[in-house]
Amino acid sequence: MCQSIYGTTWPFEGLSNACMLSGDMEKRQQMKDDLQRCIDAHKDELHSLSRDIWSNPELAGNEKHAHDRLVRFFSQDQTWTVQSHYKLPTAFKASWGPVSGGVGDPVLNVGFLCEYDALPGIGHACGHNLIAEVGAAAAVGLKAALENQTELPVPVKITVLGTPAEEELGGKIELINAGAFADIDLVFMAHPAQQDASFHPCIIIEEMLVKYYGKASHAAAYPWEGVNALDAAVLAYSNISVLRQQLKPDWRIHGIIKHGGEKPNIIPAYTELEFYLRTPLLKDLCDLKAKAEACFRAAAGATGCQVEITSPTPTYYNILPNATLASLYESNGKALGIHFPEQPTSFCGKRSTDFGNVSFIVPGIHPFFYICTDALNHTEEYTEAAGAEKAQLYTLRTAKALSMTAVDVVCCPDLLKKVRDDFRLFGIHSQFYTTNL
Ligand SMILES: NCCC[C@H](NC(=O)CCN)C(=O)O
Repeated sequence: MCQSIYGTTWPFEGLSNACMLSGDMEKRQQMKDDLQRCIDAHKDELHSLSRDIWSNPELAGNEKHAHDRLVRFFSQDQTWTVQSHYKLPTAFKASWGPVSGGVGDPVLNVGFLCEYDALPGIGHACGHNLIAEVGAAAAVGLKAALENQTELPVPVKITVLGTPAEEELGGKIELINAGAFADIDLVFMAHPAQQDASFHPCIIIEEMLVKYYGKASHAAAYPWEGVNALDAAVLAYSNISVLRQQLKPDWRIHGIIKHGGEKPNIIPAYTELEFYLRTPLLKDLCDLKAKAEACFRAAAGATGCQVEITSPTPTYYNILPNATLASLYESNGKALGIHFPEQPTSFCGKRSTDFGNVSFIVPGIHPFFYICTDALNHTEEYTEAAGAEKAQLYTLRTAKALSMTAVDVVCCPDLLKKVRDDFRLFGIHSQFYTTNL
C-alpha cells in the first residue's frame, strides 16, 4: 500500500512485495513477538524511568539527573557498554552487539535517540521524558529480539544516544559535529504530540539575540541625558509585529524581551530580546533574517542606541522524510492498534527539532505519537499528561512500533536498500519535499 500523509502519496509502491519476497516472515514475526513481550515485561521499570525524569525537570544542557538515571538504567544490564558524558556533559551512549555475521563483516548499527530536557517554568511540557522512555524501550526490545539470532543477513549492533538540549542549544548538532553519528546507519526516535503520525514536517529555525546599548540617566530629573534602550526594544518588537502581515503563511517569527531595564526611574541603558525565525526552506530563512535585521536596526536608528545582533545557536534544519521507514512504521503501528488520522488536527502547527539535522546525515524517522490528551505541547496541561499513567500505553506502543520497524530493516536487505535509496532521493530533492509536505 502506498503511504498517504496529509494528501501526499509517497513515490513508492514496491514495499509490500519487497517485504514478502525477502527475509523470513515467520522469523521476523517471532522477533516482533519477542520484543513486545520484553517491553511489556519491563513496563514498570520503563514508566518509573520516565516518571523520574518527569519529576526532576532539567533545562537544556543541565540534564544531570536524567543523564545519570538513563546511564544507570542501561548499566544494570551488563551486556550494554555504557559511556556516560559521551562527547557532551549530559549526553551518553549505550551500545550492544554486534550479533550474528562473521568477524570483520560490516556491521549495521541501529541507533535510538533519547531526549530528556524540559522547559523553563513548566517542566516536561513537551514530553521529552517520554522520548527517553521510547528510546530506551525500543532499544531494549530490539536487543531481546536479536539476542538469539545467528543468521541475520548482516551483523547488527544497537546504539542508544542520549541527546540533550533539544529545546535550546541543539545538542544533536553538537553531537553530529563531534562525530557521534558517524558510525550509525539508521536512527529512530519518536515525539509526543496530539495524534499519531509516521511523519510530520518540522521547519527550519534560527535564533536571533538582539542587544541594545543606550545610556542611563534619571528618568524624571534629566531624561534628555539618557538614550533609552527599552524604547529600542519596544520599537523592535513593534516593527516585527508590523512585518508579520507581509510574511508568507508558513513563516514564523516570535520573540520576547528578556531584559527590559532595572527600575522606572533609571532610563534603561541595556535591553535584550530573543527571537525565533522559522521557514520551511533555507533560502526563505535568509530573506526573513534580512527583514528582521532591518527591523532591529531601524529601532536602533530611531532611538540612538547601538545594536548587536547574533545567532547564538546553530540552525535546526527541516526533517527529511524516509518513505520506507514511515511506511513500515505505519504497518507495524497499525498491527498494534495505532490509528494514523488522514488529516492533521490542532497538531498541524509548525515546530522545529534538531533531529532535522540528523535526518540530513543518517536515514531515520521521527514519528509523533498521541499520549491520551488533547492538550497542546508547551502548556501545563501537557506537562501533566506527559507524567500520567494513561500515557504509558501509547508510549510503549510507539516504542514497540519503532523496534518492530528496526526488525523489518535488519532482517530484510531489500528494505535496507530502499531505506537508503529514499535517504538519497529525499536528500537530493529536499527542497521539493520540504515545500510540498
Ligand atoms: N530553540 C529550539 C526550539 C525547538 C522547539 N522544538 C519543539 O518545540 C519541538 C520539540 N520539542 C521549537 O520551538 O520548535
